[in-house]
Amino acid sequence: MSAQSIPQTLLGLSQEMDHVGRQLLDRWDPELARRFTALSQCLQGVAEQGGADELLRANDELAAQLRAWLKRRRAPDDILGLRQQLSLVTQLASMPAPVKQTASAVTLRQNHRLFLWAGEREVDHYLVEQLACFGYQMDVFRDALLLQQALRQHTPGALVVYSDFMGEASLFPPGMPMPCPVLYASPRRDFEARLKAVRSGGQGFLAWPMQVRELLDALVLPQQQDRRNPLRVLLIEDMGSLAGLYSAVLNQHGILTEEVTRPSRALEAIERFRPDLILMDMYMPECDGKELARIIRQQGLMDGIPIIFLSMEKRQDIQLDTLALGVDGYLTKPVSSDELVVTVTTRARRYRKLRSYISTDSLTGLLNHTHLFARLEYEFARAQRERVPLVMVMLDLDHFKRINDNYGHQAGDEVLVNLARFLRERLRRSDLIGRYGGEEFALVLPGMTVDQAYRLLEAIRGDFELLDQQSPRGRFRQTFSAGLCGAEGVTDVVALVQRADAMLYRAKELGRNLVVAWSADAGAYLPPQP
Ligand SMILES: Nc1nc2c(ncn2[C@@H]2O[C@H](COP(=O)(O)OP(=O)(O)OP(=O)(O)O)[C@@H](O)[C@H]2O)c(=O)[nH]1
Repeated sequence: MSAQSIPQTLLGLSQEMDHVGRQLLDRWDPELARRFTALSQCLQGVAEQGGADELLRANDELAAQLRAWLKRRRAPDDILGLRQQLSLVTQLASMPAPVKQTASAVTLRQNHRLFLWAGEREVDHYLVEQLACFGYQMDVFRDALLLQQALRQHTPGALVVYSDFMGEASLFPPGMPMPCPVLYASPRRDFEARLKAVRSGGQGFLAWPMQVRELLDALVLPQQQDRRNPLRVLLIEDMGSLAGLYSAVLNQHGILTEEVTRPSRALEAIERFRPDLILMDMYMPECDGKELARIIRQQGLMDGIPIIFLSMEKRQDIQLDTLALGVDGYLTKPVSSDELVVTVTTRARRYRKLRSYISTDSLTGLLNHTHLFARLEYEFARAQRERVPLVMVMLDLDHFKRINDNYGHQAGDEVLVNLARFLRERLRRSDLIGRYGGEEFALVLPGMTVDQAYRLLEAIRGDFELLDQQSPRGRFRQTFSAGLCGAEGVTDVVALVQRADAMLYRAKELGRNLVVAWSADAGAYLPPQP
């Protein structure tokens, strides 16, 4: 048997076992049990060739249970146990062992290099410069062979392809794998051009000439958002090995998981882990999935969080009954890796998006005042408990009123969006960034000392100052001032915010475009020396 056909054979055998096994669970019949045992022995042989150790162990256990029941010549008393073991075996046989995360996938996460196919078109230097301010390097290509070669040697964060969709020759030889997302940029905006872009595998469509803001927005594809802030899935499955298998598959696709094997632990895990989706076994010994789903919905825990059931149950009436409980979907075991990942990712992303409308500011996409404060309380308490540093920053645009007056309110809005994006690019995932109100922003930097935060804010301030802001009435530059305060020795968040705010006020008094830090030693503001 060729190495490639082993997974297919395992899959075929497991489907047959699943079919016979279900009949056995409905009606105990020694003849069927013998057929089932023969299939299981066959599976054992194939799994040995394929080196599928976990499957071998699970199948061995299943075969032992069956032999014992066949000896006793009566139906097994532990139907749930048999169901679970069968479910584990068929699941293991239909999911290839997950591959470890490769180094190249990790590199892609921080990838700020972009390739642009511009053909004969002029590319505005200004675009390249402004992208550099946001930390992106753009390589422009005009020769198709050079582009193909570069794509074989490097993995950019994205490839932007200029096209007018007028039947130009394909840039790439047929079948050439594309290592990164492709975005199209075109002077056309019509339906036909958009359709051609979609059919060519484009993940985004931009106007040509490109605007910095539009391009930056398009670069944050759902996959990239997931990499910045991975989706979180809570697995409630009483069979630890099965939960481990689903976890490994999801982790391989960059999804964070937490496993709970006892339903009674589920509520605490939801509160703590804040998942974007719950994947739950239908049959569990303590309480079944339907009961647990009811408890979660009744408690209003994370309202509307998607719950997906995993079960061997194929009967449509039972599935419909379950969906009527407000459960969002049903995956029938054994589930393939692709089905699991696609189902989980699409639903979790949609839930996250809806939730973000509630917790974020609509203009900048940053945390709104209420949610920033709630998260600050949590981070402050954690920092005190674990005795780790934390810094609070208040940040305000300088003379912003003049921008509105001179360039218009819309240009002012653009500045707010640019600053939000700038902060997001430069801060860590664990930092909180919020719009405190109007032109004032607040940052919470857990684990950072005042000195570190000061140096970081100084660097951001210096770079933001150099960024050209665009408006129909011309280009201009904008600065900000910031005040910061460390949590050490501070009793509560109100005092922390007040001190950071007082430092911001000092920065304004001292002439603006400045960062001023609270120093506990001096009992007053004192910017640490870089
Ligand atoms: N475009 C725009 N402007 C806003 C928004 N929220 C607040 N502002 C404006 O921000 C300006 C804040 O003005 P001031 O509080 O006088 O402060 P400033 O002009 O920034 O001066 P300093 O803070 O003292 O440097 C006001 O003109 C507000 O209208 C917004 O969402 N969009």
